[in-house]
Amino acid sequence: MEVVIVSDAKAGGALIAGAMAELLGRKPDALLGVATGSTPLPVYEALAARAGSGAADVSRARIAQLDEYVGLPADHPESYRSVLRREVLEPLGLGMDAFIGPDGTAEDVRAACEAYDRALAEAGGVDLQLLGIGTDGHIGFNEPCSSLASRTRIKTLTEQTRVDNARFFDGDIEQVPHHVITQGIGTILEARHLVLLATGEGKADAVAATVEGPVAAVCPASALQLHPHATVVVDEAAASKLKLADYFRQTFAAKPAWQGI
Ligand SMILES: N[C@@H]1[C@@H](O)[C@H](O)[C@@H](COP(=O)(O)O)O[C@@H]1O
Repeated sequence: MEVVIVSDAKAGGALIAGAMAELLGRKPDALLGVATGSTPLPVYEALAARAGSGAADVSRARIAQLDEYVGLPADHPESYRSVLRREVLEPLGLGMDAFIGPDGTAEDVRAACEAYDRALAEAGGVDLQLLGIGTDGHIGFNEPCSSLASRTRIKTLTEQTRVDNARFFDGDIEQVPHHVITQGIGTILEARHLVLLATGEGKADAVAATVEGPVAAVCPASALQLHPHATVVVDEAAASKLKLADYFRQTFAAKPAWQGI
């Protein structure tokens, strides 16, 4: 696992957008797995800026969703499908034909989950999966004690995650669904490159457990330790509880630029 400590969220966004642009240069129709939440926004802004200036060609990029609320109408402004359309697809000039995601409105949720795992495989698999992290160490919506081998399935949110996400629902936790569909940890681990971005002091404990703790289902993000190409990008605040922070800084500073992340 590579840990890159950046000065702030904007620098993290620029670094990851650069990796996405480089990937799209090599593979124009790369499948980018994207996450919701506040943290990834600087990545999407930086990628859209690169596309706008002609520094990246995103015209054939494909976008895959990580997780979704169960039961919210697809056109609800806070369904993750709507969020991704607003924050990723439209700024990149991509239509819904470039998008795959699970159906959070399906009556048969289990079939919808299986269909999404199949769709990911049929699309050739995710080339680069961008991840955020919950304060409890969740990735996607894989809450603590999720199976590290899990596939896309329904999960129940913890109270903490519903409290954290209430800000997207007028601060009203009652409006935050209890159930979600999320790519499983086993599904996420099939992406060719995992990039986790975490910013702010509130993520420092989760980042320390992810990077320096044991691989343990109680911290789902620690599963990244099992992946051959995982990059954790953190700002100084999110890195503040890493014992090996200086080592990570020195390693990245000495890395040849051509290697990228
Ligand atoms: N399902 C999403 C996760 O994919 C995201 O990583 C997390 C953190 O969000 P934020 O980046 O806003 O802290 O929020 C939600 O739970």
